[in-house]
Amino acid sequence: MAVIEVTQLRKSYGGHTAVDGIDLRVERGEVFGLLGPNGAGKTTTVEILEGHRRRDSGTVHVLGDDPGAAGRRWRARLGIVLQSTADAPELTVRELVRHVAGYYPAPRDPDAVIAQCGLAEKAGAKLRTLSGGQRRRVDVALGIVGDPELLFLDEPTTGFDPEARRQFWTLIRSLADGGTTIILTSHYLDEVEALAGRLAVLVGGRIVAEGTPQDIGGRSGESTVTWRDSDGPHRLTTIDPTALVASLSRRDDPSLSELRIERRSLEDVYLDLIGEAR
Ligand SMILES: Nc1ncnc2c1ncn2[C@@H]1O[C@H](COP(=O)(O)OP(=O)(O)OP(=O)(O)O)[C@@H](O)[C@H]1O
Repeated sequence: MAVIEVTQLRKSYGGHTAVDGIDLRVERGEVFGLLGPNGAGKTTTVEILEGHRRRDSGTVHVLGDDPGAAGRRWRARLGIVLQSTADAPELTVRELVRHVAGYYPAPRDPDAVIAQCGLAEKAGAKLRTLSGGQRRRVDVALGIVGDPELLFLDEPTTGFDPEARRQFWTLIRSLADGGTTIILTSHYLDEVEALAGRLAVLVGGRIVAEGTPQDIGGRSGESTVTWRDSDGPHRLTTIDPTALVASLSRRDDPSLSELRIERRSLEDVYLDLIGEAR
């Protein structure tokens, strides 16, 4: 059975439709990316899945239960890393992680989690003395200490330095390899590309594209070919760059220069998608 099954999910605030008929299915151990511009409906969707917001209509099953009606035992199977921290400035990292571990029936070892999140050296430090990126790592530690079956990560690496991001990616991959299902909301396209097996792009409360990063990023396998000749600079997007380059070279034009082929990134395709859908 799928970990998440959603059909025709809808939610409006007053007259404004935030989620407009979404279908989703996520299997155990998947890292599923949710992308979309500000206001697309990502948080609303995720909060409905977490049981923190009520839906207007549609069916939602998360770990076999309806989040709108599920209880504490169900909740203990989820891990949530929110965009902002609940602050406890005078506690140390270790105290807070141990405290939160106490809420779960079968938590992971707090010290191991602290180490996995790259915080071993800061375990005895008070939260108020941490940098922004270190606090964010604490958020991640709190999200995984309960050994969740399903982990929601909302912009998890905001404020991380590049090394911390790479460490975090390794951690996420190892959690997914261990069978944890992960819903990743991120504005960093490279992060989604690196981690997510599948992703959905949400615009205006609707899914406008869904598939693997390769399906979406390499959709149609388009490349952009740029070059310069006596008429000036040129730029063409094509599914067959080799044929274009061959035809350019057949012209035998001595002014031809700066010929370049760029494969379109997930980010290029994403920007087109959200532009088209608006
Ligand atoms: N509690 C609320 N009351 C009224 N409108 C809301 C509420 N929460 C969200 N909205 C509106 O619903 C739409 C979707 O918001 P949501 O927070 O789900 O977007 P998002 O994709 O998570 O955006 P972001 O990337 O900025 O976090 C927005 O237009 C937002 O203004």
